[in-house]
Amino acid sequence: MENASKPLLRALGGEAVWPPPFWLMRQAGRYLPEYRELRAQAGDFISLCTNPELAAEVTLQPLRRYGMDGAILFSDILMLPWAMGQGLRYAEGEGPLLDPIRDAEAFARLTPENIRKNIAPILETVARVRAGLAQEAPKTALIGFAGSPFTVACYMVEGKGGGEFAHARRMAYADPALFGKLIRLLVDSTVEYLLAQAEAGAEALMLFDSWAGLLSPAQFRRWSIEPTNAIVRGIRKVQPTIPLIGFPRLAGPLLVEYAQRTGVGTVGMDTGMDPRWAAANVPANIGLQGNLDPQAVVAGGMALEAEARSVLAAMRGRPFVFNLGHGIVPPTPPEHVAALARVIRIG
Ligand SMILES: Cc1c2[nH]c(c1CCC(=O)O)Cc1[nH]c(c(CCC(=O)O)c1C)Cc1[nH]c(c(CCC(=O)O)c1C)Cc1[nH]c(c(C)c1CCC(=O)O)C2
Repeated sequence: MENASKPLLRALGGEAVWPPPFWLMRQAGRYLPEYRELRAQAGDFISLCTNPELAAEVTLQPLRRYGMDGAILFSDILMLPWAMGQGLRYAEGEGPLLDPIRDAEAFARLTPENIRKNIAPILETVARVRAGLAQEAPKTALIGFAGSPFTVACYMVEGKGGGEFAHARRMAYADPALFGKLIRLLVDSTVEYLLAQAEAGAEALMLFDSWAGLLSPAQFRRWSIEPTNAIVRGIRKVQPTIPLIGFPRLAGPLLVEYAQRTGVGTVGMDTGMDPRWAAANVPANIGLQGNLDPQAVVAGGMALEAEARSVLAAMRGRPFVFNLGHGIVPPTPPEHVAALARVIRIG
């Protein structure tokens, strides 16, 4: 089986592969000169995400330098709201800006019936990357992804990032009926979107819940754990074995409950999570992924090496995928990523 020769799929399947497989969140992006070049060619970010030829090329760029075990589809979690008709643009230096959804009228203007048509180019990117990997990097597995409903809803309600998503979190308390409708729409459309990615060639699927840690414990159970579990059940009906990774960023000790109750096979640890604590408290049948500080990669040198080694030491003996605790940041020198790859490969 192909599985047997891809270290990332073995680790996500529960095997303590050593040295561990690795990939890095935001591994394709602005820290790479070759990305900046194609990004300029494409014009804006959405045009890049919907251009299968360029998006596939950008997905493969970091692998050529560093030989990661995972390739993550080049797209964005906000392409799903975009595909259901919400106005979206990426302003230079400001991040994403959306037409906020704060009432039933704005919610009713969404057009989920158009998702299939609008995500077609993204699915074509998946197919192209998979074919590209077979040619260039036969041991690298392709990861598809989506945002988790709560995190995507944060952007949909707020209309932008950069703050604490006060409107979204308030709506979850003040109008749980409307917020719940939005979450249910996101659960259903995310199942459809992720299954389509799997069908197009994604070999593992990841859910990014980047803002889950803003929630109170009760709200975390209701708006992060429950919707994630509903997505896992929806996917499992069609894809009973595809590896699933969940990343409830800033969840703290609730990471354990998330690991026990969502049904994902692997959980991502953010930078602040103590990997030794996670190893002791997350059930042994759940894999772990993470969690080197992205700023250590910017710094490089001995500090980078020491931090990477301490993550490795804490994870030895467990099913583990080396990654960062959050995405690579643009000021990262590309040669520091190469140095990190060498440290990981020693194990
Ligand atoms: C919250 C979130 C978003 N997008 C994503 C998340 C979850 C992970 C996280 O917490 O970082 C996920 C994401 N975004 C992107 C990917 C591609 C794959 C990869 O990891 O390499 C993935 C998996 C590309 C991107 N997404 C974005 C870029 C930069 C766009 C550019 O080239 O100008 C890239 C490469 C834009 C984006 N997209 C988003 C923001 C807040 C921003 C602006 C901040 C920034 O510019 O870094 C929303």
